[in-house]
Amino acid sequence: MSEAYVGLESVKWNNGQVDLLDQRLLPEEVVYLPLTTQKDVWEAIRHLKVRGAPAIGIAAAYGVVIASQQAATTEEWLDAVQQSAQYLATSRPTAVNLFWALDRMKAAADQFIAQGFSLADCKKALEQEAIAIQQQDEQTNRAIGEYALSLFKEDMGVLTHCNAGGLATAKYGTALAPFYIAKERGINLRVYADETRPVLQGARLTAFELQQAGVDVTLICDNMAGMVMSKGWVDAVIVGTDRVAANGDVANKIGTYSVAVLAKAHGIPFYVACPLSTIDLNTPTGAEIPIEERPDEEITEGFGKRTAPKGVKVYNPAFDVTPNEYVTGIITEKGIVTAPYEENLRKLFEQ
Ligand SMILES: CSC[C@H]1O[C@H](OP(=O)(O)O)[C@H](O)[C@@H]1O
Repeated sequence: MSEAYVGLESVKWNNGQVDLLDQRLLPEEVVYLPLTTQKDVWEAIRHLKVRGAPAIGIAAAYGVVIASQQAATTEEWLDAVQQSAQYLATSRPTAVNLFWALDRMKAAADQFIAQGFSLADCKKALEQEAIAIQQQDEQTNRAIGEYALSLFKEDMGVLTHCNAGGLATAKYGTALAPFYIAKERGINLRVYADETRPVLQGARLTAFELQQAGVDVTLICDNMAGMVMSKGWVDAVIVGTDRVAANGDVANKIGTYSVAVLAKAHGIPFYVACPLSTIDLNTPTGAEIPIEERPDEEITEGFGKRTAPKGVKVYNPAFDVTPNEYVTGIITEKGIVTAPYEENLRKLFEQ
């Protein structure tokens, strides 16, 4: 069967600029915005025009290319790379792929200079580095999908939270990748997608992606996950993540922790799907993961109208941390990691 993934490309490199799918407008409108400055990229990440850990890293990598392509000397070029990486790193704090991609771009630039590249060759090579980050993410996600699919069987019900699909990555996604591969192989899975308040990535993006691919998807409100599990409709949970700490604690979209606790209460396996670029061995535990807090209006005016009294106090953390004891396995492009996570995650990087 042909590829099941028919989704839209979230980040397109177009001859020195990024054509970016504005995910705030989905599923009603498909609009690509031209990003021609590092500021355009910063704002696109900050305001969730592009979102999802790998997609954020890819966009930021191209932002460094854009910011440095006008340099007149190699010294100016290297300075522009370093300055833009520092600037773009301030766009959002939680997804480690942002920092992973920026660090990779800076290291590549240092290497090109050390190898004596001409200015033109430096610029070309850095562009190729950003393109490689995007292309490698696509291959990585396919591998994650294969490992994840090995955990699922015909007619299983699988619940997911937020959007860890093609729109959050270069293609296929992480948590959603197995659903596309299952579809290609004629394996029927029933997906339950949490709408994922307040920004509704599940309703607007996951349901949209999976429906487009002909995957059996049922949209539920976040507060319905427990009931759906109690009915025996869910055989497994799979989610993406923005940062896995060295001990296996998982930062992901707000509401993930609640889903993990419910899954444990119902004896349902809880899987986290991510590339190695989302595993941060430099962050010891989930307690050290910075949790982004976002504007009140995402909650009080998220549906285009005021849904709360003016001036009411609001708390709007965009992520929560699921302690490793709730995580059945972490599915990566190198295989499925289980506890003890501290030891087994480190081994992953030694392979
Ligand atoms: C494959 S990473 C997807 C990850 O990113 C989402 O957060 P946001 O939409 O705020 O960027 C969410 O945590 C997803 O699990």
